[in-house]
This record gives sequence, structure tokens and C-alpha cells, in this order.
Amino acid sequence: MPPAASSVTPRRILSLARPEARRLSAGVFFLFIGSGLSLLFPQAIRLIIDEALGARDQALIDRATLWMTVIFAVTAVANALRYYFFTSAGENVVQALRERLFSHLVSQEVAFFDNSKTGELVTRLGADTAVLQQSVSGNIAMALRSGAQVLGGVALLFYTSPTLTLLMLTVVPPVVVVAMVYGRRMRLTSRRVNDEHAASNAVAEEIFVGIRTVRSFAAERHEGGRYSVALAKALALARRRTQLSAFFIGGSTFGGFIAGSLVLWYGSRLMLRGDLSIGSLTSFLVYTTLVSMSVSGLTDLWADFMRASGSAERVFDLLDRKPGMPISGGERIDPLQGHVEFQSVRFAYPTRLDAPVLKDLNLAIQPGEVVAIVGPSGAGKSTIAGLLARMYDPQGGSLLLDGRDLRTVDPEWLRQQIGVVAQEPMLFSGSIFDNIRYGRLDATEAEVEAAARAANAHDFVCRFPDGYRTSVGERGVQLSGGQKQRVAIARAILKDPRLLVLDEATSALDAESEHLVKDALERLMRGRTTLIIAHRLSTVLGADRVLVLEGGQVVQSGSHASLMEQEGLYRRLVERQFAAA
Ligand SMILES: Nc1ncnc2c1ncn2[C@@H]1O[C@H](COP(=O)(O)OP(=O)(O)OP(=O)(O)O)[C@@H](O)[C@H]1O
Repeated sequence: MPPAASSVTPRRILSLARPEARRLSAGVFFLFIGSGLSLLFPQAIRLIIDEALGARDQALIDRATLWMTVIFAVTAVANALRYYFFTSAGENVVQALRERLFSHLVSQEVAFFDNSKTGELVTRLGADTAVLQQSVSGNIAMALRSGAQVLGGVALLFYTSPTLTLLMLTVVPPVVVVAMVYGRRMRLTSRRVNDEHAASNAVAEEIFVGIRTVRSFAAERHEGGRYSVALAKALALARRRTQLSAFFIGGSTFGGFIAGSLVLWYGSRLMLRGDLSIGSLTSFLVYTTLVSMSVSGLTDLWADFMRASGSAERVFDLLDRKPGMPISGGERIDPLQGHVEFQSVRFAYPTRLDAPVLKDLNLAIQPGEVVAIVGPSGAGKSTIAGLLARMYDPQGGSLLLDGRDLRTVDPEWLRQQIGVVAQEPMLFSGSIFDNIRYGRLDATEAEVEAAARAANAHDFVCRFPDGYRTSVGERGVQLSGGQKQRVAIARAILKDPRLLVLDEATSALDAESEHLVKDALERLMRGRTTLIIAHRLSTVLGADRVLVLEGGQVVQSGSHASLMEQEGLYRRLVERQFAAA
């Protein structure tokens, strides 16, 4: 069943065009001039045939030709201006729509992205909005032009011969009915074609992002196959759409010819009876051609519009999606001490609600305390960090910051208070400078450099020929693991947060980098409430307290020394996991 959105969508597409009303009105103005003037052409033909040729009046032919040239020139200018105004309006509309959709998408909660494919979202943002541009700039203009030509043409046909006009119009109702049925199928098919295109883009994007893995498994051919399968689905549907169009184009052409033949047949009879002049019949035929071309143009546009509706539905679905969590708004805690408490927290990822990660988790961290969390892989250590930064909300219990429920705190402010150094830091394409400054977008050059020094990054940065202007590549691929970590630390230092979350890298760096990173981290932790997801013995040794996580709960807590004295998970973990260290 087509969704209820179908009746709303055309109106919504038009409503997008509202801010461009001035340009569009200018476009409409020139459109009416252009199409109005083109309707005068058959009148000139009639004049020349009936008046000038009959009377052998050379001067009248000259005058009529001159006027025709003037009319063509004005029509040409009007058409050019119409095109300009409509197209630029379309471009503006799509730009505004993309901005709106983008900021709406980035405001969605993290769980939304767990469940979406990036390639698909990018397709919605790029390709689907581009189809809408076509709709606004080309199609509205053409529809108005064709509509005006049909109305004007039919009026002039009536003026020339009412009976002939009624005869000609008998072909219109069947064409309209067919167009309605066809338009509906077109919209549904287009929507599916777009979905398949988006899916194939998602496959390609995933492969590009993971090219190193693909290469190391020599899986290029396998991935090529996966992409081909995705493309084939899109192609099969696109072929269905093309068949629909082809059938329809054939039908509407046939309708046009039928109308022309009827007019010629009956018009000739009228002429033989002396009820119609040759000039009138000729101009009538030209009008008929014009009108039937416009009608078939309109039906094509109808198809295009339905195609655009297919894209628009997806775009509007996304625009209508309410974020599951606000990104700003709420109270701020001033001054923030940095006391963190988890009270009976229950949590499962929204994509996997039946697999609870945290069950009745209780923990408290004092301001300035450094707490290390250890536990088996998959125990939920990173999840705790994610909840603290409010990437997700727990399903039960609460998180308190200085005694206030995290849900009442302004998320934007909260994230300014938390510095996260992830296991594999995410850098954005741009320079090292830009990436460090991501910590505080208004930081000066000197502040960025000071942060880099404190993060032990300054020396390696200076060894690059371009220094801080060195590009890091997409996702930071042009930097080593240890370098990326130090850039991420510099970023956190610049941010100067009250709370710190460190997700320690599982893969060991070489001794020198390890030392530099550790040294930088120690400087960063000073005086901040710190939660470390620990993978190294040296880290737990340096922590004020160690929490041992298992089965979604804290099962042990205490200093390394006290925990080692107890029989329990911690001692086993240390003996196994940290044995090498
Ligand atoms: N975005 C997500 N969506 C659904 N499930 C997730 C998501 N992230 C993690 N999980 C699941 O939640 C559980 C806890 O994951 P988490 O990353 O917190 O473990 P961890 O203790 O940090 O593990 P490790 O030491 O291996 O990094 C795992 O079973 C994991 O499969």
C-alpha cells in the first residue's frame, strides 16, 4: 500500500519552493510571455495563407515575417530568462533542503546511526535531493508552460472552430486516466529504485572505508561481486521503470496522432463544405500539434513529478524523524565538581534490546579521582563511558553528575565538560592544527601549540615539512597509531574538561611512543575526574581505584593491591591478561 505521505508530498515539494517565490514569479512571468507569444505563430501562418497568399500581397508577407522575427526574438529572450530564474530557484531550494536535512541528521541520537548505513544517508542527502531540484526548477516551469499552452491553445482552437475542438478533446480523458494510473506506479517503482541505489551506495562506501581489510584478504573480487549484486537489484527495478515510461511515451504519442488525424479528417470535410478556410485548417492543425505536444509534455512531467515524489518521500521521512534525545537545552552545573554516580543502571543497546549490557550497575567516582575499569572483553566497559557522555540513555536507573540526573543537564554543555580519548581516535581530514583545534574551535595558534607540547606531539609535528599544516588524510590515515593518540590527547587538553574518559588502546605501541603517550595522559589527568578503560597493568597500578566489571555489574572494587589479595576475577584477569606485561 502506498503510504499516506503520497497526498502530502506534492504539496510539500511545492512548499519547499516558497522561499524562492520571487525568482519563481519572475520565471512564471517570462514563461507566460514566452508561451503566449509562441501561440501567436499559427495566427501568423493563417494570416499569410488566407490573406497574403490569396491576395498575392507581397508587402503583407514581408510585414508578417518581420513581426514573426520580432516575436521569435522576444520569445527567445523570455525563454532564456525563464530558464535562468527557474533553475537558480531550484538550486537554491535544494541547497537549503540539503542544509536542513544535514543539520537534522547530525542532530539525531547516536542509536539512529547504529541502525543506518552511512552510504544510504549520503545518497538521501545527495541524489534524492537532486531529484527534487529537477522537480522544482525544470518540472514546475515546464508544467506551467505546457499548462498555459494547453489552455491558450484550446481557447484559440475554440475561437477557430468549436466543433473541431470538441472532437479533438475527446482523446483527452482517456489520456488523463492512463496518466493517473501510470503516475502512481511510477512513484512506487521510483521509490524502490532509489532505495536500491542507496543500498548499493552503502555497499560501496563500506568497501572504500574498509579498503585495507579488503586488500589484506585479497577480497576485491568478492566485494566487486557484492556491489554487482546490489547494482543488479537497482537495475532490474530501473528497467521496470523504463518499461513503464516507454509504454507511456508510446501511448501518449499515439493519442497525439489520433487527435491530429481526427482534426485533419473532420477539418477537411468542413473545408470542402466551405465552413473553414485553408488557413484556419492549417493553423488549427498547428495548434493541435502544439496542444498535443504540451499534453504529452504534461504527462511526462507528471511521471517525473511522481519520480520525484518517490525521492521526496524518503527525504521527508528523514526530515520528520524526531531525534530520540535532544542535543542541547537543560540546566548547567556551575561550578562543576565532577562527582559521578551510576545508580542501579540498566542498559541495552537500542538495536539489541534483548541483550542487556548493564544490569543494576552501581558505581561512584569522587571529584578528581582516577578510576580504572577492567573486565573481560564485551563486559560493557566502553558502554559505561558512552553512557557518561550521554551517547545513549539507560533504560533503568539513573546517572548523576554532582547529584543531578544527567537527563536534566544540557547535553551540549555536558559534552564540553567531558574529554574523550578513544581507543582508535577519530581524526577528520584536514591539518593537524585543525584536528587539535577541534577541542576548542576558538583556540589561538599559541594555545594549540601549547596543547600539542603537553601531549608530547609538538616534536613529531615539527618533523613534518608542513608542521601543523600537515594533512592527516581521511580519518587520520596518514598518521601512525601513537601519533593519532597524541593528537587526540592534545585535543582533550585544549578542551580542558572536568571529566575525562580514556579508552586505552588494546594494541601496544612501541616502548618509546608508549612512554610519550603515557606521559601525556598523566599530564592530562591531573586534577580531573578520570575514568580509564584499562588494558595495561601499568594503568591500573596508577589508578586510585579499580572497578572490576562482569555480567553488567561491578563485582569487585578497590586498589590493585587490595584486589590482588582477594581470590576473585581481578586476580585471574591480572594473571592472564596482564601476564605478558
Ligand atoms: N553500538 C552497539 N550496538 C549494539 N550492541 C553493542 C554496541 N556497542 C557494543 N555493543 C555490545 O555491547 C556489549 C558491551 O560492549 P562494550 O564495547 O561496552 O564492551 P567492552 O567491555 O568495552 O569490551 P572490550 O574490552 O572488548 O572493548 C558487547 O556485547 C557488544 O557486542
